[in-house]
Amino acid sequence: MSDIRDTGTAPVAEPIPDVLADLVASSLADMVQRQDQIPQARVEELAASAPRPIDVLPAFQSQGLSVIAEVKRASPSHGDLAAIPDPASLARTYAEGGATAISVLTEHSRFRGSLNDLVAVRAAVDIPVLRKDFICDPYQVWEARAAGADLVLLIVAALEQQQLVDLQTLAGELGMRALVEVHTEDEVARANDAGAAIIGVNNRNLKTLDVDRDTFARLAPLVRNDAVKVAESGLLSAADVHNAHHHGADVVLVGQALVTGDDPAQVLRTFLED
Ligand SMILES: O=P(O)(O)OC[C@@H](O)[C@@H](O)c1c[nH]c2ccccc12
Repeated sequence: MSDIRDTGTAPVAEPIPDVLADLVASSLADMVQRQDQIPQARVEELAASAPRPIDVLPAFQSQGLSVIAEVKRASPSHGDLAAIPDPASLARTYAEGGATAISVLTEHSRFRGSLNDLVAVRAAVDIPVLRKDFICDPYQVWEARAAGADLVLLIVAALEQQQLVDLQTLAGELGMRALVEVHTEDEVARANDAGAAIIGVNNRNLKTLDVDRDTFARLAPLVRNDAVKVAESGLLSAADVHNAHHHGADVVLVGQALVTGDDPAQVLRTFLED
């Protein structure tokens, strides 16, 4: 008996799937559809009449840990997390539990969010609201402001350096702040160079979706001194949150642990206890 297998054809290398690239593409495709309905001039009018932006920076810079609590129905890594039929009511619960700001995922294809969720949350609470999406076009920054956002997420891995700088400048011109997200040393350097005031270290690699909870502790010392440091993703317990704080996080961004818990306000309180 021979155990020689058929090696007649060399294995074809599978392209490494890049989830981030897919998410950016689908976010942009959705944007183009909305742009058809609401042209640039109209979104600018809507932005001008939106609720005035709230500056999140003073609260993030104050003593102690701040939490950004996320409205998240689903994710590419975990599928469905929670139905969240009433994002406004969840946002009120977060605010009562002591959240400093609320993140609303507005991406539809994998996160099941929408700009309507953001509008509803903005109307329900008086704390800052973050538009969490795959933003790479100025139009998305305008629509964030038109929907009432105070902050936008800018993911360094999804942007050229000039785009990052330009989108951050536009957010500032519209009275918003940018949460500039990084996952590698090079990306920290780019966020620092862009002069980002709020830098989030994502423990999750958005290209592969792998989580490494040590990423924040490893990269935090490289973040410019005057920036607010945000630890993002994979923080499931109070111990995880306290550990991030111990390693220098001024802010933690938490989704899954809150939306899947029975009592999000209570979970938040345990995160905020010393
Ligand atoms: O649900 P978690 O593991 O607590 O993670 C929240 C948040 O960090 C995560 O949703 C996130 C961080 N950066 C992103 C960029 C895009 C989409 C989602 C994210």
